[in-house]
Amino acid sequence: MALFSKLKDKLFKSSSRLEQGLEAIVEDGGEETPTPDPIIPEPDPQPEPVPELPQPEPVPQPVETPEHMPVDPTPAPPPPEAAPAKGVLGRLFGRTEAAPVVRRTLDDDMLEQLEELLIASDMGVDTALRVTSNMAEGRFGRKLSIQEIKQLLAQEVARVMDPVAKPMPIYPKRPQVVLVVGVNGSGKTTTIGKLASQFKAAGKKVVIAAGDTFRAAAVEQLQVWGDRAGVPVLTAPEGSDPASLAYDALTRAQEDGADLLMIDTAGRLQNRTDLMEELAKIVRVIRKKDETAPHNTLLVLDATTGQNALNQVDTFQKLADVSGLVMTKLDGTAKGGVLVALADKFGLPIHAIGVGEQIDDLAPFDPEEFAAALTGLET
Ligand SMILES: Nc1nc2c(ncn2[C@@H]2O[C@H](COP(=O)(O)OP(=O)(O)OP(=O)(O)O)[C@@H](O)[C@H]2O)c(=O)[nH]1
Repeated sequence: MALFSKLKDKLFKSSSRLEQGLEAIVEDGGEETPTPDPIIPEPDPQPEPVPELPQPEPVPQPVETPEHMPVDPTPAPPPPEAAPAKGVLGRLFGRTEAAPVVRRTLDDDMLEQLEELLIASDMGVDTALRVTSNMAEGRFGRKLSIQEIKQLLAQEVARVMDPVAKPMPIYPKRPQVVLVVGVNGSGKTTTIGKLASQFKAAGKKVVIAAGDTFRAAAVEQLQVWGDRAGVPVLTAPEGSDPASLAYDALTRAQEDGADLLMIDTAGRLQNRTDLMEELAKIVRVIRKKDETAPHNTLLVLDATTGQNALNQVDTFQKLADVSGLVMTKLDGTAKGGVLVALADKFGLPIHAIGVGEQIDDLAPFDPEEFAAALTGLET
């Protein structure tokens, strides 16, 4: 997908920070070696597998996943490979052509610097320690180049992220009800607009409910996105009961034979008890019409909040039955590492990532692509 080839550019701040850090670490205490990059020596024995991630609440298995669902991942690119092996001749003659490569011996000092770098890129202490120890497993004392370090890091990041990269499941139930939660400003409205547009383009009939009835500006904004996506947005007067709007919207979606109903919600975390009651009431009321609803509860998180995103997952898991995540604003932040921490800590499916403000700037989450973009690895 064209969007993905741009991911590295879009993640420029995250990748440049990590990339520069990795370069500085290898150059600090490294020495020039005249040989070209060798293939990364495979560790022996294999690195410890990442411990089992806590699984999210079991959800009924989707029985149908249309081929071109907008949030389906693009075919995964081949896993980040070790430096391409040159043929025998290439290797023989390569020596004279290749520029000297700086390598540094992987020791305690270097590992500590790597840990600090990963923590600084918002990966969190636990995840940073786990990733670096897996990187070092079986490689202690070896001389590694910048390229090799990037490859190792990208492999470890992809390994943590692989189990959580899942498109939003699509169920045969119509309308499928998608509750969208998250703090104000996290990008809920924008994400609903982008998703609506993509589902519509995939031939789905979508209805949006503007459930944040407390803020007129939020409703207006959602209407703008609905217009852009060509999808009806159901609204209610300011201050009215969001649960009653959700009920009416589900009635309308059922009558219209809609495939999807997306319900926006308020994100006032300042008053947690109210918000919890409000979300619980929405769920209670829509279950009067469909006891299996909501089928998905998407938590939208803003990547620029860094480690705070972890607290938000904690909080929203208590407020609602979160079934998957969308991480917005990954463009232009140096805090992209938080996504690795989220995957490592919660194991919740990551359905999509927001990489800009335009309607097309929502991409399926691809772990290898993300890992390469984050580490600055050329693929
Ligand atoms: N750069 C960038 N900006 C984004 C992205 N997603 C959303 N935004 C911007 O973030 C701001 C907040 O987005 P909204 O969609 O209004 O957030 P919200 O959660 O609905 O916020 P409230 O309406 O206040 O509840 C807007 O200016 C969006 O344009 C993204 O992926 N990248």
